[in-house]
Amino acid sequence: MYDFREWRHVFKLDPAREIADSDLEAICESGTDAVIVGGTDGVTLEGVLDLMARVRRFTVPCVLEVSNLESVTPGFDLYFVPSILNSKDPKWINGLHFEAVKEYGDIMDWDEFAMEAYVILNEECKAAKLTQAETRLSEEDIKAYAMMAEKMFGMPIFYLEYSGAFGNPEMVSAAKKGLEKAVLFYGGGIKTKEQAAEMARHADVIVVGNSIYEDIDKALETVKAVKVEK
Ligand SMILES: CC(C)=CCC/C(C)=C/CC/C(C)=C/CC/C(C)=C/CC/C(C)=C/CC/C(C)=C/CC/C(C)=C/COP(=O)(O)OP(=O)(O)O
Ligand SMILES: O=P(O)(O)OC[C@@H](O)CO
Ligand SMILES: [Mg+2]
Repeated sequence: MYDFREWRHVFKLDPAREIADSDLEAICESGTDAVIVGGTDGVTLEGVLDLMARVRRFTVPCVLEVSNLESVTPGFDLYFVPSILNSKDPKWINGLHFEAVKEYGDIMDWDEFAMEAYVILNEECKAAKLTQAETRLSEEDIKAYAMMAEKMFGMPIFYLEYSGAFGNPEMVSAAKKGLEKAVLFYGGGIKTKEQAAEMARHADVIVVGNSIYEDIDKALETVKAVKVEK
């Protein structure tokens, strides 16, 4: 099985957005540790299957970050499932998950499955609005969420999400202070190799998404900024 504990850099492709074959090939062969397929809205089974089939032509690990039940399909190497810890609606913390396990629980390969303790901090992003996230949090709050995720809930991934905006490195550092074994993912607004290097000083794994669709050459530079040539 692929071990996300060894990862430093991942790209996130949005099933609701178009990407040319040439760009997709560059992303998959960039040296990134994995390609995550995920998004907030407009995520359909058709879109997920299209991306999965195209990414599967390359050797890079391919992960589905589940955003709705309708677009879940076999065929991915790993399945990451967000639980939005700072959501005001239990549906996004464990409600949808309960329904999903009732439907899929007996057929899931739990070895391919990892929960992501999400804390969303950009109040302007779609995911914060969709999940009614409480984004006014202190560094102490973030550290407590991280400790709770790992120590109380045993979650293997803690994901600090600024989706669409470059976040506060101090918040990333605060999350890291609350973790011992869980892997800290940071995603949000990384568009340059300098921003990638900065967040990689605090997070275990950095996630680059939107800049793929805005300036792919700069997005590709973020890989070398954190991945030491082997
Ligand atoms: C045989 C078979 C089908 C195998 C698979 C079995 C399997 C793994 C089933 C799933 C079981 C399960 C427990 C599913 C969970 C159910 C579920 C729907 C949970 C809800 C997940 C959740 C909280 C989603 C809401 C938040 C969200 C959408 C987060 C996505 C990450 C994110 C913030 C993306 C950013 O979006 P983006 O599109 O980049 O933003 P812009 O478009 O604005 O740029
Ligand atoms: O799209 P960006 O802002 O790069 O964020 C990446 C990822 O955290 C989105 O879920
Ligand atoms: Mg999207």
